[in-house]
Amino acid sequence: MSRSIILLFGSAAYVFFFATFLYLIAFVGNLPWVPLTIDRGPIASTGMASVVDLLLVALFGVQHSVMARPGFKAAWTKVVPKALERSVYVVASSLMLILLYAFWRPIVAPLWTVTAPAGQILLWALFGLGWGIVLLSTFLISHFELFGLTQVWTNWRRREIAPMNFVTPFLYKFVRHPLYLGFLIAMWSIPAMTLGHALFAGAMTVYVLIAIRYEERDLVAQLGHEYVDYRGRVGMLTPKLR
Ligand SMILES: C[S@@+](CC[C@H](N)C(=O)[O-])C[C@H]1O[C@@H](n2cnc3c(N)ncnc32)[C@H](O)[C@@H]1O
Repeated sequence: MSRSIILLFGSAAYVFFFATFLYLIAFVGNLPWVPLTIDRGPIASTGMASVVDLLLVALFGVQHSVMARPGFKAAWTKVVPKALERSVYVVASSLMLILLYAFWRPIVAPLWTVTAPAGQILLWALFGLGWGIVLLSTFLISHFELFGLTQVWTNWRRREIAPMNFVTPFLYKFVRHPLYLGFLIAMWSIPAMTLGHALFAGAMTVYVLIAIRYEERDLVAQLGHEYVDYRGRVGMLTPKLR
């Protein structure tokens, strides 16, 4: 495949991912600017909606985790160019999210509703903070590498693609998984929590805990003592008390 086509695909994949990510914020926040959200869309019976919704989260989780494993990547890069591996992953994850947006069935029974203005402001602030932490964490690790742009650009310049560096700047000094933490904060910080939203947040929380297990297993295999020491010093999702 020509280097220019790889670069074009990688750039398009990045834009596609970013649009899907922005939609995710509106979807989870039940914001008015998009047609389908976690609490707005075709209604099914609670039983049917729960099954469909859990299946959609499971599909996303399986795709996201399986395609991130070193064994899968090794086999996959015999089929797709190595420079495109991350971009294809990003496109596949975005497609899974679009599938979730399209087929999600809201369950609008309220679980809690915060009406006090101070409470609403606090929860929306946490919602924004959560997404801010997610985005900031991607930049702390290496935003453009995480979403495949560095790889297609390096390939276009005929340079060798290096594996991602292990780094622990700023938030990574307090918790090992700030990106996932930000995601969890955003999922749960909602003034009007419905049963459907709680199902989504609960299923995603379980997924994050499973994803961390696999991610850390790979990091230990890759980095050995360096990661084991880091894990001893720094908490997973909450800072360790000294
Ligand atoms: C979606 S990111 C999530 C990173 C981290 N789990 C978090 O929540 O902030 C997943 C990728 O980041 C990599 N990663 C995790 N911790 C890292 C670190 N401290 N430095 C560089 N890469 C890291 C993993 O190997 C994986 O490829």
